[in-house]
Amino acid sequence: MDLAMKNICILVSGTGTTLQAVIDAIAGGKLDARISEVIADRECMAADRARKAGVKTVVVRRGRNFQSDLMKEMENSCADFFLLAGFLSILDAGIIERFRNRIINTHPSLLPCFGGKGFYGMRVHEAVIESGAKFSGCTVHFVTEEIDGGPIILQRVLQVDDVDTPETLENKIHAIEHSAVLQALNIIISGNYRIVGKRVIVA
Ligand SMILES: Nc1nc2c(c(=O)[nH]1)N[C@@H](CN(C=O)c1ccc(C(=O)N[C@@H](CCC(=O)O)C(=O)O)cc1)CN2
Ligand SMILES: NCC(=O)N[C@@H]1O[C@H](COP(=O)([O-])[O-])[C@@H](O)[C@H]1O
Repeated sequence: MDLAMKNICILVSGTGTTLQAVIDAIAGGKLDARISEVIADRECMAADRARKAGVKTVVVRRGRNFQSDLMKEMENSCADFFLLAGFLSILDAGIIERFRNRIINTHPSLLPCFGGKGFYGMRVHEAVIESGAKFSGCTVHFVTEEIDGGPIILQRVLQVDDVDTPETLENKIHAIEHSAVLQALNIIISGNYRIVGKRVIVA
């Protein structure tokens, strides 16, 4: 049994509230891990939050060599696991294969609904409201070549009220998503799970 503290590398693109929740959980003794590095695909508030917290922060800009540059930086992070926290770049098959079953993502809907290319951030909540769906939520899943199609670790569900707007729905989902991410991180850090096809069986 590996008792060494796990290193997590967090990949970001946006405001960084999920990253902040992980930083705060570690500081509060609620997550037995360390953030070895934050990698951003652009300058963003999340990168600023990481720097403020004293976490090594690297911006890997999108361009001709983005995927190879990102692969090298992920290797350099010496991370056991990777969390995509509002990360908006699609990872290519080379990265997925190199870090198979070590990358997780949080998505702000009940996958497989309202996921895939083009479904990110407020676009997800706009689609949910437009659809008339009565429930939404968040999903934490392993990352595979299929965008938002990887094995689901856990989901949280909430009711979509008639008065909800995409903005109010985003706020409601953010409120439950951060604890969902922390629960999922605790599961993968513990190692007490197995992946069977597209199912994650938690011991
Ligand atoms: N190989 C994978 N890469 C990524 C996955 C995945 O499951 N497999 N998850 C996404 C995260 N994500 C939803 O959870 C997601 C992020 C971004 C997009 C998207 O359409 N992006 C736009 C660009 C947006 C921008 O840069 O402003 C695009 O690629 O055209 C869809 C889903 C992370 N990577
Ligand atoms: N498809 C990817 C996607 O939409 N991810 C979503 O971006 C937000 C990031 O917020 P944050 O930057 O404040 O953590 C989160 O709600 C996350 O589910």
